[in-house]
Amino acid sequence: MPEQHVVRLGTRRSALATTQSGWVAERLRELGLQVELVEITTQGDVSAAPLTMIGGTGVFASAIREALLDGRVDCAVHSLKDLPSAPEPGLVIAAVPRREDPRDALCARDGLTLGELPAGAVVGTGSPRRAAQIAALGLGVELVPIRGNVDTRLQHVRDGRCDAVVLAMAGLSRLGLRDVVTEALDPVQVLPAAGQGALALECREDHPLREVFARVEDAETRACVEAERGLLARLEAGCTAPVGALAEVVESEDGLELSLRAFVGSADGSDGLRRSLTGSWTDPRDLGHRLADLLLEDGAAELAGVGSGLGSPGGVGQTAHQSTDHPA
Ligand SMILES: NCc1[nH]cc(CCC(=O)O)c1CC(=O)O
Repeated sequence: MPEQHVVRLGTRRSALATTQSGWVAERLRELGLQVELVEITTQGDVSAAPLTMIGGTGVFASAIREALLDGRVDCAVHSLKDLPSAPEPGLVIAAVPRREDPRDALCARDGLTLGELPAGAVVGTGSPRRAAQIAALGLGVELVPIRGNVDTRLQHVRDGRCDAVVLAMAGLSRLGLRDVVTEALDPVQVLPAAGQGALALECREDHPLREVFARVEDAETRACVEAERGLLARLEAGCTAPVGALAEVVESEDGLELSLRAFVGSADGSDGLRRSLTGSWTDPRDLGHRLADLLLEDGAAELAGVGSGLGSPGGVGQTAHQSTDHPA
């Protein structure tokens, strides 16, 4: 192993970020490294302005990437779904650890499930992807935009402003909050964001410990998120285009294969398109590209509307692709 110093692992300050980073730090300690967490404040953490005003969800990743590039930290943990899918020059995702539950979770008052919510019930979510898919179920619930970290969003249910909120199962699990979940949403109804539930361990490409970091890799998770992010990149999804994607390893006659499902919604949630495809898991990005092409052939770009960046080569003023969920 290269020279031993204390590995500085950069993390955002939120409860979710420090929990996720702490979990990866433990995995690295199991490999014999000494690890300390270094907190990094990002613009997204200090500003209450809508994310679209301060540069989109990428603002959370960019402060951390700066710290990696200028050597303040050795590695950093991101929620994969908040990480732009365009690679950052000089940096690599050294490892994608084993994924948590990728599904979305309904957290409703009185233990209610989605189907049990009365017509007119208020469901809070800041994610156009979640809103579009729930609207498509035709339940007659009212979707309202909310923002903030996990606890702030759960507070909306506790104080009665919302009958329910939708959050990622993975975040709640990691924070030990699984008991607030009243229903794990079936991906048949609500597909999660690309990369949801998975983490990325990023470092400089020339970091001497890169190969050690790589040992927390889970090959199956990497293949799945590559397919999901390949789809996102090909769709040229802009900040507001609702896209859901989930890849899973499935058994077939020819051995293990990847199954990829995707959803693209119109910006106003009035319409949506769902397709799926199965392919070899040796080329997951290609599977993502092929499913994106299928969606585009069937009108995904028209659905999302002009100006979303969908379908136009290079997108519209959008070079990096990221989930339409708001980082917590
Ligand atoms: N949107 C922000 C965000 N980024 C990652 C997670 C949860 C953990 C994960 O999906 O990996 C969350 C919270 C949420 O969507 O409820």
